[in-house]
Amino acid sequence: MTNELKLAAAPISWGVCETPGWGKQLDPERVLTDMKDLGITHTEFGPAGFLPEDAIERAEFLSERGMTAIGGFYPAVMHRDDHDPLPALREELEAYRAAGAEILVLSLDNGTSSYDDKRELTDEEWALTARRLNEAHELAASYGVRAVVHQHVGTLCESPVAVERLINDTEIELCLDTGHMLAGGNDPLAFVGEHADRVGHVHLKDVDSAQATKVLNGDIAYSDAVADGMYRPLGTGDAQIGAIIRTLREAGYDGWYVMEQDYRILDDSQIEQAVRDVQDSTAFVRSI
Ligand SMILES: O=C1C[C@@H](O)[C@H](O)[C@@H](O)C1=O
Repeated sequence: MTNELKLAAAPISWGVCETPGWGKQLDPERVLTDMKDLGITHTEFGPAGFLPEDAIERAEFLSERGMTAIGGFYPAVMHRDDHDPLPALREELEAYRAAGAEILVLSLDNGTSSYDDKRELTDEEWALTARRLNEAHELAASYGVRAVVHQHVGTLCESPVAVERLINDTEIELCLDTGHMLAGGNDPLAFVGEHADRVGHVHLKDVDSAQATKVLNGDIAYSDAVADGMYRPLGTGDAQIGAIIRTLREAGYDGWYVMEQDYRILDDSQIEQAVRDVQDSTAFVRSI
């Protein structure tokens, strides 16, 4: 196991999030420069509006700054029979093709633009979602893109029940987000021990499990817990990042590891701390 780990970054560590009203959104110039300063040359796109919308312009914007896109996070409403997510997905995949991006990270959007609500899909909604996920998987493959599902707090794939259904009833791989797995009540290390073959992409995120338990129990809203620092620099929380990386590598996973410490920057004084945290996380991963 001497091959180098493929390390990338994502704008969420700089507070750039798809949720309206999340907090201060640092501009792409700052975010991409910081990534480059950390020796990172690959990034996820970040939410709509962060980079130029036009696919060609977006790809040029990145390459002029010495960066390459590996793909991005794409929330999609898949469970409603009055809404077909596939036409918009097709457009997104065209942009991926133009940018040479290889990974489409789907999340199961609940339609509320917030991660503070929790619910399971009904059996009927799940049957429709599972069918559409398999279609999305095939559609993406026809563009040369690997579609993966991101289990995520406050989406319709959060809990152990939802993750199990995804594994059993679909063909699609997962974006294993170590922090969201733990925060959603799953055991990320046990998961990779059992299902490393279903991991198609990895988001490395560490989490304070005491804070995460409060979110799970409904004692604090997810967005408030993130603002309170529920996500920690890699290696300083409870997600067992080192053991997870080692297990994945032993199982032959050779895809991307994207560093993500979800940040809500509510005050300018927090910006430099966010940047220091990414520096610490990068150093931690490189030490493994
Ligand atoms: O992969 C991700 C993308 C983010 O924008 C999202 O909010 C975050 O939680 C995440 O894990």
